[in-house]
Amino acid sequence: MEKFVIEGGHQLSGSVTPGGSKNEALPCLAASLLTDEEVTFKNIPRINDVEVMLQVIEDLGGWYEWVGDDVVKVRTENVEKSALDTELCKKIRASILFAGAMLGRRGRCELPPPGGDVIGRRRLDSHFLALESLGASIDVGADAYVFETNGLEGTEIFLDEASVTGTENAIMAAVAAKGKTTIRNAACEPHVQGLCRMLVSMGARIQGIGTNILHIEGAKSLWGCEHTIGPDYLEIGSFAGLAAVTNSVLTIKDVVPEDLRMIRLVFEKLGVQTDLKGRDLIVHGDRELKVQRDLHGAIPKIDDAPWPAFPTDLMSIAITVATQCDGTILFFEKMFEGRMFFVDSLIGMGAQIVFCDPHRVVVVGPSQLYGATLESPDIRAGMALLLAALAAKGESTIYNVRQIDRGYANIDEKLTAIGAQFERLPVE
Ligand SMILES: CC(=O)N[C@H]1[C@@H](OP(=O)(O)OP(=O)(O)OC[C@H]2O[C@@H](n3ccc(=O)[nH]c3=O)[C@H](O)[C@@H]2O)O[C@H](CO)[C@@H](O)[C@@H]1O
Ligand SMILES: C=C(OP(=O)(O)O)C(=O)O
Repeated sequence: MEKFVIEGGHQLSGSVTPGGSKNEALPCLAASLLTDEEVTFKNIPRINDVEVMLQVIEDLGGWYEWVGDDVVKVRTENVEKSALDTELCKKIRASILFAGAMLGRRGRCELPPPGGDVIGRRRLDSHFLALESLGASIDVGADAYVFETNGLEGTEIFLDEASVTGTENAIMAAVAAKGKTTIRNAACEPHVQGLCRMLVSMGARIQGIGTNILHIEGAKSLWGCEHTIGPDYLEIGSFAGLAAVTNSVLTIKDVVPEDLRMIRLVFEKLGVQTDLKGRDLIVHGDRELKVQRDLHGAIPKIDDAPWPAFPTDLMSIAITVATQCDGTILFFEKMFEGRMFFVDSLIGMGAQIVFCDPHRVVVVGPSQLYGATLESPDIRAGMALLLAALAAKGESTIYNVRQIDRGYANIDEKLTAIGAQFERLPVE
């Protein structure tokens, strides 16, 4: 167990390069089960969730080797088992991603209920709907879900919601199915696109990548590939928020500008100006941060929704930024029931926030934040509290930093390089 002890109130400067996207790496690792050949992942973040996915693959009979700081090779030709390890699966939400790939590979998967962030109910209904449509039977037991099929068949799927991992499971099963599949109301986040690009480079035929209608022609066998994981736009959004709350100018290197359209628009609403110079994003946190009112002076609103809308995983960061902006703004978290509770910690640090209900808060800024003792409830709220602590006057301690580490590789080095004052210490 570790904690961060942070001395807040310092301006930061310099540049930071985001790591590869966790949410792209996880389904891509599962997809390596769809071929007998070697798959090499580049720019893959060496975080706990990735290590756990690799351990699950190893436990199933697969092989992996880290051949660089962010390069790993995976081979799964010897996978014979179809029951996944309970303890490993409980550690991460993404273990559910093995369902589609294992059905495609082995026709069977025994999957203990997945773990993951505690940010509200995490429904799996869309996964089940999609996999059943493709010809799987699913037995919901007390200790595990058992997915089985005598052969997956292409079909028409209309997802009941644009679930990210639900879509990814459906895609992985569909590329292994016989015939054509159409997935409508598909999620199309950059990480879903990344998975599709990897599968295409393995020989899969997928059309409509980046839209909410995917046409997939099942391929008999897929070959190995080298896949580079895209930069994590959630990490980029987090660093943009960090620049804003610490009045700093930061350059975020090697971004994918098209992935940042809505994120930049939302930051603009909060008065945070950003510029693109080629593939670098410059965040002008040193300029006046003033909430931009809607037409006729109306109080603006920031809400989340599936891509290309504002990502739910950046809501906690945006709320924290708003505490440092001049004006009033409503945040409406539509996707998770538990994500907003962390604002209690911000209120304790001096923020002026009205907690309307589990989905809505009103932030009135700017407020001077003061150092406090904090606990990281989930990856994104943990990062948001780290931002608040770096903005605050005085010292803060954040416990449960394991949660922050889940989503941000090498966070200590990256923050220290731009001047953040903090230490990682063991919890006695
Ligand atoms: C490993 C991974 O990739 N995890 C991400 C993935 O989780 P995950 O795939 O588990 O999340 P889902 O997309 O299934 O759903 C997230 C939440 O949004 C709700 N929902 C979803 C779609 C929709 O059209 N309407 C709606 O209300 C769901 O009911 C659920 O409460 O996507 C989430 C939503 O971007 C992110 O927070 C997670 O970081
Ligand atoms: C909620 C998240 O992750 P997971 O779905 O893996 O719990 C996240 O990345 O913010």
